[in-house]
Amino acid sequence: MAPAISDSQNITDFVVKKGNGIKGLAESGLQSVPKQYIQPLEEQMDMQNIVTNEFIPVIDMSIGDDDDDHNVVKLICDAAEKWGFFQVINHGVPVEVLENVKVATNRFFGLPAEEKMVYTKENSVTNNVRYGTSFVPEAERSLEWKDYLSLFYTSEKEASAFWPKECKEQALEYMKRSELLIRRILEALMKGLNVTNIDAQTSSVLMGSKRINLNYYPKCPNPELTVGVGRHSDISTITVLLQDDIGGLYVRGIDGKGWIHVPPVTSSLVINVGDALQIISNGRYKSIEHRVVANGSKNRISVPIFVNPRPKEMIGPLPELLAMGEKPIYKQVLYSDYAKHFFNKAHDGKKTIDFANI
Ligand SMILES: COc1cc(/C=C/C(=O)SCCNC(=O)CCNC(=O)[C@H](O)C(C)(C)COP(=O)(O)OP(=O)(O)OC[C@H]2O[C@@H](n3cnc4c(N)ncnc43)[C@H](O)[C@@H]2OP(=O)(O)O)ccc1O
Ligand SMILES: O=C(O)CCC(=O)C(=O)O
Ligand SMILES: [Fe+2]
Repeated sequence: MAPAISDSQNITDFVVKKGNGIKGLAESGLQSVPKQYIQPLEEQMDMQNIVTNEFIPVIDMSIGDDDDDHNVVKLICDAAEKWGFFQVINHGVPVEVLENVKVATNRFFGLPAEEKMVYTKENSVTNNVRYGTSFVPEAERSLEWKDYLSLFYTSEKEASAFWPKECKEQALEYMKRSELLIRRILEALMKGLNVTNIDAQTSSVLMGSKRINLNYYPKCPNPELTVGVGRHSDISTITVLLQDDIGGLYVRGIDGKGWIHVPPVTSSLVINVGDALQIISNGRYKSIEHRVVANGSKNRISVPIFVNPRPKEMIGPLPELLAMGEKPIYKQVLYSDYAKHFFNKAHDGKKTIDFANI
């Protein structure tokens, strides 16, 4: 049932506490964005700042590693250094796996509020499964127009027992079928740093844990006033993002000023560098600020897989880079401390990485 939307406290209760999410509010016949969703002017997307003559690279993963002109390793490393973002096609993850996880995402968010409520931070039987809205509502000046389900992978057994049945199989299959691609991209990125021996320790730092998020952005009556996701960089090593065909993801341009759209490309996956890889590579690969705008006419979904260091791992510039004479620009930090720092504040662009500054 629709809340009395003139009452600010009622809206927060309805969306955040009662588990309706922003989806529930958007579907209640709302005519305008409530004031807690109105972003300060400087955070609203200024259409003048959209860059239309620069493009995030699209890399065809089916081309070889040997040909000098079409060397996939070089294309990946160049994109990670220059843009921090690229899309991949012919990546080996079957289209039906991607389609199934999109269907499962819609199925989960289509559940009644009471059924989603059991997965909120307050109610979930495990920290590894969390349904929520916005990013950190307690810490944010303005809320984001987004609901999410966040699933931290520890084991098949744990996922089987605790992940919601509406999406568990499809999310697991998407994770499993992306493993080769993830490995290939990380190996390429290490090759670009002249690190060719990826031992158990390096592997644990590069891909020792994974989190999959299902994001739901309902259509919004005044999209220009709010945001789907505010400016942030991911804290992963790399993120593999599946987006649907709506669009709305923008990436900071290389001059640090404008915003570049990441257009939906059929059957592609978006790959971006996260803070952990920027730190590990001693600043060579860039975790780039990005944001998602709200949409006035369509609902949108996206499904990122965050590939992370194992939480108990210390992260810092790779010893191999220091042995080659590089001066470290980041200190060693415990990755779970880094993640807690990120999750305890509102999105603030690229500021999270200051936590690892020397
Ligand atoms: C949701 O909207 C988002 C998300 C993102 C995400 C971008 C990424 O790059 S996610 C990759 C994250 N990396 C990991 O998950 C690494 C491994 N995980 C860990 O080390 C731990 O899971 C932990 C994150 C440190 C949590 O540790 P734990 O000891 O279990 O402690 P908790 O009490 O559960 O959490 C601590 C603190 O963080 C908040 N939090 C935890 N998980 C989430 C989550 N999935 N979403 C939001 N917030 C989370 C939690 O509320 C706690 O805060 P307190 O206030 O209670 O202290 C990008 C953009 C988005 O919009
Ligand atoms: O929805 C998207 O396209 C991106 C979402 C995002 O940046 C995130 O979940 O970290
Ligand atoms: Fe992100």
